[in-house]
Amino acid sequence: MAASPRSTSSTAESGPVRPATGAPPLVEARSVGKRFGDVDAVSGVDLEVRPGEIVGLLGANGAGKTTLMRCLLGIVSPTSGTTELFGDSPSRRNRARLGYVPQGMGLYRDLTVDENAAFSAAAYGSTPPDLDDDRLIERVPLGEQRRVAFDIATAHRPELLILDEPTSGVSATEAASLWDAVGAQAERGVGVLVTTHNMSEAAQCDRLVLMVDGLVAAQGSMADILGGAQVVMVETGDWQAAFDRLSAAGLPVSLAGTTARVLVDDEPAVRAALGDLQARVGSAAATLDERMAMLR
Ligand SMILES: Nc1ncnc2c1ncn2[C@@H]1O[C@H](COP(=O)(O)OP(=O)(O)OP(=O)(O)O)[C@@H](O)[C@H]1O
Repeated sequence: MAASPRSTSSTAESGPVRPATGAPPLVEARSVGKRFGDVDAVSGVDLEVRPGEIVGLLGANGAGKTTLMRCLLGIVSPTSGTTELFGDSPSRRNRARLGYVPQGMGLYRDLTVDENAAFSAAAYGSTPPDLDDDRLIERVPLGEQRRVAFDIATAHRPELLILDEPTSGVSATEAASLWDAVGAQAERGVGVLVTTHNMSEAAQCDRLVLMVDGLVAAQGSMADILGGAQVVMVETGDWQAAFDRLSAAGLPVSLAGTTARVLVDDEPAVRAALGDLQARVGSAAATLDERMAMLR
């Protein structure tokens, strides 16, 4: 899939300039916190999405992304802070101006594609999309289900889209096609908040927000998120011994093939842990997953 950043401007011929940075936010969180028992799922998060921008919400499993989305939607009440949808408290009325695709897609498995579309259109008081598909959802492959969920969520022409891992479990081709559709929505001026674990998808967002343990740990462009972070790479014929020695020294290490990648920007510490083991040691730019792990 292409990993090029999306265009953020366009000419008079090609439509409105996006993202519309001067426009008021479609959705906004101010110091939002959500606690479940003794778990702070979300802590003091500020976030906003404006018309025409694609904001990527990143973070490891359990970082608080879904909980934050549910707070923004008004599905759960924040324990602290405030949220606004279209400049007002989240309500049934202003939720009709957005499209939401939860991780589980929210489709009825025992209804057909067309029946799901009709059900959703009735809820929004809009015309059902012409999907012309009488297969039961449970018979539709996951990749197609995700596309159906997206098409249904956009059928009433929402101004804001909230997509929770829209490409989880789908093929690279299906994911690319879905991202084309997301891009087309943004070109029309729709604001998009989307979670992803995929680096090339993150690269297609206009702005990224990285959550770690309920907090916003970094935000901005991919370069801002990566922050120039470096890891140490270790190449050796005896990768098992290298792995054992690095682990024994308490260094966070993972294997990429037979190359060990140590998630610290500290070559001397790595050389010390390897001791007399013959190895080539050097630095490399951290990947997004490594950066997330380093921020934990
Ligand atoms: N209803 C709930 N009751 C109790 N704890 C919850 C509830 N919902 C979420 N949590 C906890 O809040 C934290 C954040 O979960 P959340 O699902 O928001 O993370 P996430 O970043 O969306 O993860 P994933 O990428 O796996 O979807 C986790 O520790 C989770 O166990």
